[in-house]
Amino acid sequence: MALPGDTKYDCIVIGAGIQGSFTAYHLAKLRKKTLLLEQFPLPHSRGSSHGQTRIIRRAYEEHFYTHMMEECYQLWTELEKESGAQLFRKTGLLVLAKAGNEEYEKVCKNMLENQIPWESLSPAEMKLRYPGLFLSPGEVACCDINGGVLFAEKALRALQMLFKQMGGIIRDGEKVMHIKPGPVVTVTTTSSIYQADGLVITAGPWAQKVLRPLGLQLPLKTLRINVCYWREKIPGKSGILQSLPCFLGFNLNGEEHEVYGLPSQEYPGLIKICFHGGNEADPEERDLKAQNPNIQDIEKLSSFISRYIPGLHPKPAVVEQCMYTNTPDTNFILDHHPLHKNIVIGAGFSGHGFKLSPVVGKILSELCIGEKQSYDLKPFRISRFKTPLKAAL
Ligand SMILES: Cc1cc2nc3c(=O)[nH]c(=O)nc-3n(C[C@H](O)[C@H](O)[C@H](O)COP(=O)(O)OP(=O)(O)OC[C@H]3O[C@@H](n4cnc5c(N)ncnc54)[C@H](O)[C@@H]3O)c2cc1C
Ligand SMILES: O=C(O)[C@@H]1CCCCN1
Repeated sequence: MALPGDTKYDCIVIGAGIQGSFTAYHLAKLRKKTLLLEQFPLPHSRGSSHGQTRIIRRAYEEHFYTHMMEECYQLWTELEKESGAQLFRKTGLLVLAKAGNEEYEKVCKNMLENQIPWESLSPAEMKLRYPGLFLSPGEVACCDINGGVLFAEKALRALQMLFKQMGGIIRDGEKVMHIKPGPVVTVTTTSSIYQADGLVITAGPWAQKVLRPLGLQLPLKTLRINVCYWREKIPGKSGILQSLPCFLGFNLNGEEHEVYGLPSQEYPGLIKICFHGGNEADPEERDLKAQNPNIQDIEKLSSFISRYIPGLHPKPAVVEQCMYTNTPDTNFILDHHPLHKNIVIGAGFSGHGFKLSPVVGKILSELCIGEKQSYDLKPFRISRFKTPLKAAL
């Protein structure tokens, strides 16, 4: 095992998911000598950033996310140019809801106030554009015109490639076992010891496990998400495969949780439609059957599909898994460790962090090197929770 002092970095980033990879990329751009550590050999599918697709949208209830998305779109385009890879496909993002739904109203108001290109769609327009999708009377739809799909796996690969080209070092298959805080932080992995002036922890669903020994108990819940893909009953019959864009449904079919979908991409002929929620699970044990599942997500999806998209077979053809790490208010955590200012935390991305990762990475890199913040971080501070520090401290 290498001894401390052998390798000293400006910054170390723990976790090569999308948030850690974007942070490392920004740090390398700022000419910081940066090490990105990942416990699994890359690429892997055990965290939250794997799979081919994610939704990108400005349609948010909160102004601050819509505002952050302006720069995110620019940075995604920049990444496409630098890597030469197509990472975005514009499809529009349909928002569907029961009329009068509070979230829906807020999303529309936000798009209107921020002059985001969007349109409200009448039942007749919906029928014409999206045959195969059946809304009931009293249900409404609007479209965030520039919403669409991000090619997730390709984005991760592009970032890690560019990071290495800029001189960044990635050590995968190395799990961080111990962190010793101090003016210079010492990080011990399963095979080496490293030191740095600053540390960024972006450990996804493992955040609690990494932060607990540092005396920090954040109110995070890790959920196992079933990622479901659905087949048409009669191939080509419903028209849904050709026409369905990304969509987000609030409060449809009596559901308080959202249902969302993306056009066919990963598997020819299959459409991804999922439930924005799941049962609590430890990331190490996510493949074990949930003991007492309190959300019957797949049953709820089957019922949604039978009612709204009856051209699809109501049993999923493929089911995969992914993890959410939720905060109580579903806003991210982007902050310094309360006691160790050179340790920075990015966590709790609550199932909506991918599209925002270009700006999340920028914010975390600024926090790490003590640069002036580009964004107001009030919604993301640890101090919004009551008892983040363990009594032992
Ligand atoms: C099913 C699903 C659908 C989603 N849909 C969308 C969407 O449409 N749009 C959107 O914007 N977002 C979406 N999200 C959310 C988005 O994908 C996540 O917010 C984002 O991927 C979180 O990235 P991360 O880097 O924080 O976590 P991860 O990708 O989990 O990365 C954390 C990394 O840290 C590593 N690590 C942990 N502990 C250690 C250790 N001790 N040593 C070394 N390495 C360690 C892990 O192995 C992992 O690779 C979705 C998420 C899921 C699961
Ligand atoms: O971040 C998003 O846009 C989606 C919304 C639906 C649930 C999964 N994440």
